[in-house]
Amino acid sequence: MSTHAAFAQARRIVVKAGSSSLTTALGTIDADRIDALVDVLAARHAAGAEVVFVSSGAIAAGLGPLGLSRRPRDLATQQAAASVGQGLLFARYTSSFARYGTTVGQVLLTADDMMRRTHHRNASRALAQLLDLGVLPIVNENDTVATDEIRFGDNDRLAALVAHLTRADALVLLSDVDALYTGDPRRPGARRIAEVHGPADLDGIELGGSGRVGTGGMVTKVEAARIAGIPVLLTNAASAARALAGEPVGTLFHPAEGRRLSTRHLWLAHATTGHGRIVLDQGAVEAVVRRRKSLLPAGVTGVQGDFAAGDPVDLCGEDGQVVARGLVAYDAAEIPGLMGRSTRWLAREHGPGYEREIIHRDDLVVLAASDAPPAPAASHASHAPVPATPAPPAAQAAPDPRGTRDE
Ligand SMILES: Nc1ncnc2c1ncn2[C@@H]1O[C@H](COP(=O)(O)OP(=O)(O)O)[C@@H](O)[C@H]1O
Ligand SMILES: N[C@@H](CCC(=O)OP(=O)(O)O)C(=O)O
Repeated sequence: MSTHAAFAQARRIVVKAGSSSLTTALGTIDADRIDALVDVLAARHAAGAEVVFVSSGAIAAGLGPLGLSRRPRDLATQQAAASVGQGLLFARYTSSFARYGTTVGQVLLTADDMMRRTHHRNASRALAQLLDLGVLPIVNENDTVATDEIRFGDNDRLAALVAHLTRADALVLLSDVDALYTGDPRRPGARRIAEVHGPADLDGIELGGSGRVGTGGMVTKVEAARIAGIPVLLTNAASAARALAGEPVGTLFHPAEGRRLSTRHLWLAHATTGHGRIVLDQGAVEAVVRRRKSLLPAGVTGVQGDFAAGDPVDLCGEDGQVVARGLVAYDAAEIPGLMGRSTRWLAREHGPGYEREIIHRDDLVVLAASDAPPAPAASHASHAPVPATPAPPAAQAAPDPRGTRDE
């Protein structure tokens, strides 16, 4: 059982601050609050801990300089604001940390960096090297090149994946609220929740709306705590020093017991959306969900959407219930020609390049009912309904080494 002491003892700690804690209502950098936060992070770094700082605020800090009064809705203006704001933000961090002689390094990540094996290794290596060199990495999403289709959007889940990527011992999420409450604390009657042990502790809690410049509100913070697999503390920036000293502030999320998924599988389950759907017959649902096998062409009965090889896609039964998500090995247009065929037949007819899975088990994650997107209203009307497969307790990846086939 973790306690607040975990945050005082962590040798490697990820601290994330939201836009609202770093910028003013005018869309400019809040230099005083940044300095106060840097005081805390630099002290922990000077005490010998490895600190990774995930900083939001690029878009919010670009609003004022661009004469914008509120966060833009369109992607192009968000990208422009982030481009202006990120530069100003990092310049401010560099000079603020320089007061303590702490060298900082900027790391801008895309969702792709978490997914693609080579990018992932690359990001992991860069962060490890920065930490080895005594640098304090400051991470944000690369908002200037992120697109709506493939982006985190909020930095809470990004922070959880960075904690995974760096094998951190603890994660602190700093927001403009001092804790998770039973409902939005801007409304009367909301009570602080001191500890969350599991999903049951969140029953009946309203996780709604974000603040003026933040995104995701409490939903993404709770999601981040679920992804991280280490003790997570949610509090406000003003309580950062007390949080890192192990004092009982904020809300402490205990990690779930059991095996942690790999970063890629966590990313697949929690940070992607399917670019399309592949419909499985009942045998294939069983093979993928229960026996953790690769998805072979023989078990596919339908395909929806326009995706390319390498994209994340949702796998559903013939009732439309999404049961898993995976990185598909074929373009959507190729799949109708493969459906229902054995890989042996395909290899004989089309060549050895076709003797492969639609989705390899290493690239598959089984989704719990709470992770799965709802079925579209008129989905698969031409197919006879089959009984829904009971959802497993949580997102789970295939446990066995690469190679086993289900044919
Ligand atoms: N149950 C809740 N407990 C605490 N805060 C909540 C809750 N529901 C909604 N909120 C709102 O979530 C906001 C924080 O989310 P967000 O603006 O995304 O923060 P950040 O920019 O720090 O990531 C708070 O300002 C608060 O009003
Ligand atoms: N990467 C974005 C973060 C978006 C955002 O608002 O995140 P958060 O304030 O953490 O909810 C930025 O720097 O503006």
